[in-house]
Order: sequence, then C-alpha cells, then structure tokens
Amino acid sequence: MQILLFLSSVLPFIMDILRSFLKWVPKIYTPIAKFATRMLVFAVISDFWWLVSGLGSMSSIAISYGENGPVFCGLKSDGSHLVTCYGSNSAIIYGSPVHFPFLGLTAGDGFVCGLLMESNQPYCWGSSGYIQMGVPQPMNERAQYVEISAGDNHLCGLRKSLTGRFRNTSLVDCWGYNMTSKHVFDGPVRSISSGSGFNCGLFSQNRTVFCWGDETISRVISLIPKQIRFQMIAAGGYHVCGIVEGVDSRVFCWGKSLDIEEEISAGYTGNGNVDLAPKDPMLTVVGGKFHACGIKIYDRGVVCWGFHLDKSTPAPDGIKVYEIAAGDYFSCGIQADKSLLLICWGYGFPASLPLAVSPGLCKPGPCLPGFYELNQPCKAPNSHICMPCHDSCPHDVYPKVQCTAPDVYGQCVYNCSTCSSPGCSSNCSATSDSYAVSANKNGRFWAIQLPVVVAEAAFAVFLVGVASLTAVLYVKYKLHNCHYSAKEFKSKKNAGNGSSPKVQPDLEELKIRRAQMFAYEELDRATGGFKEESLVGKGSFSCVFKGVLKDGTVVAVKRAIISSDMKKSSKEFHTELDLLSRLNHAHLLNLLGYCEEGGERLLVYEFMAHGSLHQHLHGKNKALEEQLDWVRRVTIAVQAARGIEYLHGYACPPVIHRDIKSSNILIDEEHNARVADFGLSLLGPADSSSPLAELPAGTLGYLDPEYYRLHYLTTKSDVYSFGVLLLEILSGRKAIDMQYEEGNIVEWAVPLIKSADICAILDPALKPPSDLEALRRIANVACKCVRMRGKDRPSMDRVTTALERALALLMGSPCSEQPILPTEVVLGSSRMHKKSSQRSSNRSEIDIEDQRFEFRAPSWITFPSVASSQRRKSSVSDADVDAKIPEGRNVDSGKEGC
Ligand SMILES: Nc1ncnc2c1ncn2[C@@H]1O[C@H](COP(=O)(O)OP(=O)(O)OP(=O)(O)O)[C@@H](O)[C@H]1O
Repeated sequence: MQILLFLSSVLPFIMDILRSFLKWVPKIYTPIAKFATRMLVFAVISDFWWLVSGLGSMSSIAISYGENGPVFCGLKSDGSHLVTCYGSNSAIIYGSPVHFPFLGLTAGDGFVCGLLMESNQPYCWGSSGYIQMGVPQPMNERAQYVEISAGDNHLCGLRKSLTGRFRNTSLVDCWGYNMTSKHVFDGPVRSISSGSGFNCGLFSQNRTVFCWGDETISRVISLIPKQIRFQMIAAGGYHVCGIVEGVDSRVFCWGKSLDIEEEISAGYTGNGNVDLAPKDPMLTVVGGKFHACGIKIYDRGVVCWGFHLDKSTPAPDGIKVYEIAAGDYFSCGIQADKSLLLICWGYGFPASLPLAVSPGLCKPGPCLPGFYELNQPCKAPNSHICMPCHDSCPHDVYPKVQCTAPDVYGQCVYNCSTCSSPGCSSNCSATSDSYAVSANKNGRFWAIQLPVVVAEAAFAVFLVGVASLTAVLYVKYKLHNCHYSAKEFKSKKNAGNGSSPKVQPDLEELKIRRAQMFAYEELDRATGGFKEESLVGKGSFSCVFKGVLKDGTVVAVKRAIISSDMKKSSKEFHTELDLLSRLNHAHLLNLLGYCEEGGERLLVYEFMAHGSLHQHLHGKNKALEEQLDWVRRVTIAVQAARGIEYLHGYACPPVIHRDIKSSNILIDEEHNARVADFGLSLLGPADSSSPLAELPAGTLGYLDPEYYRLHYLTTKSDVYSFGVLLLEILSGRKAIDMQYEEGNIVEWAVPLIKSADICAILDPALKPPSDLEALRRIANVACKCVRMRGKDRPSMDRVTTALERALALLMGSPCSEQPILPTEVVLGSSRMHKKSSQRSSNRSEIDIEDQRFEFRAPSWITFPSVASSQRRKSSVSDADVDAKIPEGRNVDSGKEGC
C-alpha cells in the first residue's frame, strides 16, 4: 500500500519528464519544407506580441477571479482607453478608476491593474492581501513601465528600456506575495507574463524564455525549454504556453497544471477532462488556471486545451475573435465583428456580456507593414488600432507579409508544406524554387539541432534514472518510518496494559471492529428507519442519525446523501473508510463499521453524547454555551490540537484533515473532544514543502488563504483552520457571522488581539477569568496560526504545547511554564526515559522544567497517545508560539481582569 501510494505520487513526475522529452522530439524533427514559410508568418506575428492576454499578461482586456467572484474588465470600444468592468466582485466594480486612461490591463485573484497612460505606472483596484491597491508600493517615482503582468497574488512591471551603458539590461519590478523586489536581467526583455507565484520573460534578441519565482508546484523553471525560441509566451496557473517561432506557429506548453487530471478529479468541483495542446498554428495564446486557449491563425477561431470541467461550456465554434483573456476556469473573447461584444466559455461566468470593448490598443502613427488599420475610433489624434493582416485567410492558406489594406482577401498564399487541396498543389509546383531554398536552409538547421537532440535524450534518460533511484530510496525510508510507528504502537499498547482504562484496544481487535460490515437492514432497524427523530445532524454530504445496535451499543450512523455525482461520494466514502481504519488516537472519532448496499452508503461511528462544539458554542440553547466554561473550552482546544497533531506528525503517511471546524469537533460523554470527519482528508506529503495541487476544499471562514489562493496544501492549512477554531472558542462567534459589521472572525479578532484588547474578543456569555494571561496566550497562538503565510505559522506540535501551558496556567498550576505531560505520568511510558537519556547531554532550562510533574489533569481529560515531549522540532520556536506579548505592542502583564 505504502509503495503504491508513493509510486502514485512520483509516477506523474517521471511521466512529466518523459512527456516533455517526447514533446521535444516532434518539435525538432519538423519537416524541412516548412522552414521558409515559417519565417514568413513569424515576421508578421512577432510584432504583435502585445495582443497577448492571460492570467498574467497585459492586454486591452483582463479577467479577475477568486473568492469574491469573477470580473471582466476591458478598455472601452470608443478608443478613450477608459476602463469598463462587469462581474460580481464589488470591490473591483465599484473601485474601477473610470476616469483614468490606461495603456493596457492585467488581473489576478481579486484585483485588476492597469498601466496608466499618463505616468506609465501601474494602478490597481479591487482587493488583495498582498499588493497595495492604487499605485503599488514601494514605487520609484520616476520608474516607467512598458508592460505589467499579474499573477494570482502579485504584479510585475517591465521597465522601459534603459539607455547608455545599461541599454542591454532590463529591469522588472514585482510587488506582492513572496515577490516584492527588483529583478535585473542581462539583455533586452521583450515581454513578461506571470502565473501563480512565478513569472516568465522573453528575451528580445534570442527569443528564449527565462522564468523566476516559486516553482514548487509548477516546475516551470526547471522545465524551461532552453533551446526553443518563442514568438510570445503566456503564463497560466502552473504552466506556461508559448508560440514557437516559425511558420508552424505551434504551441508549446510546459509546467504542471495542464495535465493534472488525477489531482483535479479529486477536487470538489467534480470531474473533467484534459485535452492536449492543438497543432494548429496560433496567433496568440492565453493561460487560465488549469487551461490555455489560443486564437487560430487561419480562421481566428478559438481553441482551448488543458483541463476543463464537465460542466464547462466549450469554446465557441465558428466564431472569429480579435482577442481573448483567461480567468481561472473560463475565458472570454472579443467577437471579430462590428459589435465588439464579448463571448465567454468555460465554467463560472455568463456566456455573453453586455459590453463592447476595444480589440486592441490605440497606437500613435500609421500601422506598420503586416498590419492593417482597424476601423475603430481612437481618441488620441493620429492613433490607430492595428491588426495583423492574416485575418481572413482560409484553411491551407497564409497571408503575405506585406499588406497595407484593411481587407486581406487576395493577399493570402498557399502553405506549400502542408498542401491538402489540388489548388494548393498546383500553385506550389510553380514555386518549387523557393522550396529548394528552404530545404537547404533547413539542412543547416538540422545539422545544428542534431547534437542538441542527442544531448536532450541522454539528459532525459539520466533524469529518469535519478528519479527512479530517489523513488526507491524514498519508499524504503517511508516504510522504515511506518514500521517504526507500528512498533511504537505495540510498545505503547504494552506500556499501557493494565495501567489505565483509557489505553487503546488491541490492534487486531480494532481491525476486526473497524472492518465490521453492517447490513442495511440492521442499521435501518437501529435508527428506527432513519426517522426524523433520530436525526442528530446534517452535513453537506450526509445526514447523521442516532441508533442502537442489537447488542445495545449506541451509535451514530452517517448516511451519505445520494448524489448525482456518485463517483465523488463513493471516493469520499472510501477515503474516509481507509483513513479511519488506519488511525488510532484518543481524540479522533472511532469508526465502528460501514454498510454499502445498492446506492446506500453508511458509516457507523461511536455516538458522541454531547454533539459538536459548534452546537455548544452557537446552538440555540444558551445554557450549553455557558456550560462550556473556560477550562472546558481550553481543554477541548488542547484535545483537538492533540488529535490534529497526531494526524500531522504520527499518522503514517501524514494526514491533512482539510476541514477543521467546530462542527467537526465532537464531544463525548466525558466531555472529551474528538476530531471527526475525514471525508476531505488527504494523505499528505510528509514534507510540508511539497504541496498538493488540488482544488481547494473545506469550509468558508476556515479555509487557509494560501491553500485557497495558491492551492498550496500543507499541514499548515489545518493550522490556519485550527487558529480560526481557537478564535471561535475564545469569542463564541462563528467563523463567518454577517450579523456583525466585521463578519469574518479573523479580520475582526486579530487586530484587537494585536492591540492587546483581549477583553474585546472574549465570549460575553462567560465571566472572564480573574487572570487573563492564559487566554491572552491562547489568543496570541490563534493569531500566529492564522498568519497569511503557512511557513510563518507554528506547527501543530508547537500549538499543542503552548495550549497545554495555557491550560496549566488557567487551572492555577504552580508551574505554569511547564507543559502538561499526562501520558507519561499516567501510563509511565518508556518514551519519557528515552527522551531524558537523549537529552542528558544537552539539557536546557526548559528540558529540566519538563520533568517536574506537579500538574494533574482533571479526570475528564483523556490522556493522549501523543505527548508533548515526543513532538517533532519545527521551524517556529516554542518561544514564538507561546509568547506572552501580543504581536502588535508590549503589554506589562496579564494579571489584570476585563
Ligand atoms: N458521531 C457522532 N455523534 C453524534 N453526533 C454526530 C456524530 N457525527 C456527527 N454528528 C452530528 O452531525 C453533524 C453533521 O455531521 P457531518 O460530519 O455529516 O457534517 P459536518 O461536518 O457538520 O458538515 P460538512 O459535512 O459540511 O463538513 C455534526 O455537526 C454533529 O452535530
């Protein structure tokens, strides 16, 4: 199983390497005869790079996407270069600077930026947690830009060419998530394009691509096709597509997000398909999150490839477009007719928009050869929108380079290398001379490229070898780790025998118990025919009923709502079964059995007599909320933290829960917390630096912004959700509660905590404790958990330790600084001895303190199977997590009351 799991994760990487190698071969073995014609068409297109529009490139149109809804913005069709927007993100719609003329637009997650005509500086509107709206800061007042380009959470600007001795140097300034800095490149840069956390540029002289930024998910940097020269490039989510120089004008894409069908199909949005990049010659391409689209040279029709959801509408057939732009899961194009209206396709946006926008940018002076003047007004005198000449050439035919008229009919010539009609063949036989010239040229081309092909092949073989070796070593390592865990489990079991009634049951016993398959009839009987009165709760995918089995055991039966998307619910059902049968911790909810009959799917759990934490905190019964006093609340937080810590650090392989929230923290008869609902869990990467590229799933208000925006899923995403849960426990407010002016708990509570106003966030239903220090510490931990960047958040083991200390303090322990170590105290675990002997050579003050056990937990604290002393080291220190001083300003002491 371990091997299979691991192989399933490394195989895509190996396949990617092979795929990119295989993609190379046909590109280099291009038929000789195409060479000359390639050069002709390239000459037309290469001067039109600025028409590119995508997730990140500048154009007359741009699409913003994200949590607050999609928005389309474009420059008005009256030639004024003023912006007009349409969509559901009110921050963008109402924030649009309608009086500023722009040179071009670009957009990211929740924001749009334009290049101001007057100052040649970017100006952004909408909202972003990473980029300052207005003119992004820091900004050099004198800096002028020729192009701007937005990724999900950042913006980059290419500065105007430098002069003098720096004329061969290019400057790119970036602002936003992990990006704010200045980049200097050797050589003039023609254009830039930004994706999710990375950027690419195209050098003017040799037309090769360079990229920079984060490539953990996309690998766009390591996969750059160094030998290919491009006419233009467009970055998408985690990929880049470019149009290769030459008459083919073929698209070449690299990176990850265009062929991630496995990960995508597991996402909450359901199933979809992945199409390969087309072979048609392209005029322009744009990149969406997981797809790309292009305009075909021959007929200006649109073609899209990469991932598309089943619900997506296809790209319009038989409609010509002037220009396209991509959002996350959809794209829009400007119809190539007088109306200049917009059509959109894909998922999540209307099919047509009541907007007419400019198909290009007005430029001063007459159109260059190879372009014709579009009959559209431009406000600035002597300005025109120039379009390339190959607009109307039918299939099999390409346009002549030199065109001066707006209408190019009669100026098209056959492409002799791809003749498929008698007209083409007879025409081409008359021009065989030029064919010979091109063959000659291509012979030279081939002589240069052959050694490159051989070197590439050798390199690919080498890479596959290294990847396989790494895979074998990694599998061995993981297996070793898992064997160790099993051993540890046994020793834990032995150590616990007879010591405590809370010791986990025998593994075999668990397996038998967990594998129990129930007949539908039995569960039907147990719940009284799933009658309304037995219903104890409802989730998005299930209803939960209380039932009593034949032997008198009280159980909770979770019945999956029969969905039209059975594949998905089946997957979730089996994920949950698989996970739960492998997990074993006092603070995780035990699965007792399951039933799968016909369309019915049922899971049988231990019944949690006190329902969920959500019911206690936010239920109609106010007495329940009051019942949960501060000590109980903090104990529940500690126990839930222990359960999650087990998932992250001790389950093998590690598990990311992905849906930590108060309705998934259940409370048993003895008021112990149990973490429930692994329906959304994933077998996560052990190494937090290897994120899973999957569509975000989870619950609004608890969703880690990094995961939501960047699809960057690590254990720190659970830490974020846990931080929200802590704020909920402290304040008694829901994660999102629109009855308050500031409905988002994080936005509301964090500033108050940072300004040391702890009383302002405490649940008014409870009397504040006389000493606020413990709650202050917890609030401070919560603030750290909800930090924007995952790497700045503490790991769960640190959070647990800090909470345990706070609990000790709250209960008036004489040694408030030391962690509670109930497992060692009660079970007398041998691990403690191992730990103390390991530490004997290097004992710090904290280590020594760790070994005093003056605190005793109350009887209703269930002793965990993971102790603070075993916890792994993490990058954020104890002191950082457990700091008594709020992040914002210093506070003398926590002794005062509210
Ligand atoms: N084992 C159990 N014992 C008692 N009550 C339970 C049990 N499991 C779930 N419940 C109740 O049923 C509710 C619904 O649970 P379920 O796991 O189906 O959905 P959820 O986690 O609340 O929401 P979602 O599925 O949208 O994430 C819970 O909030 C809880 O109140």
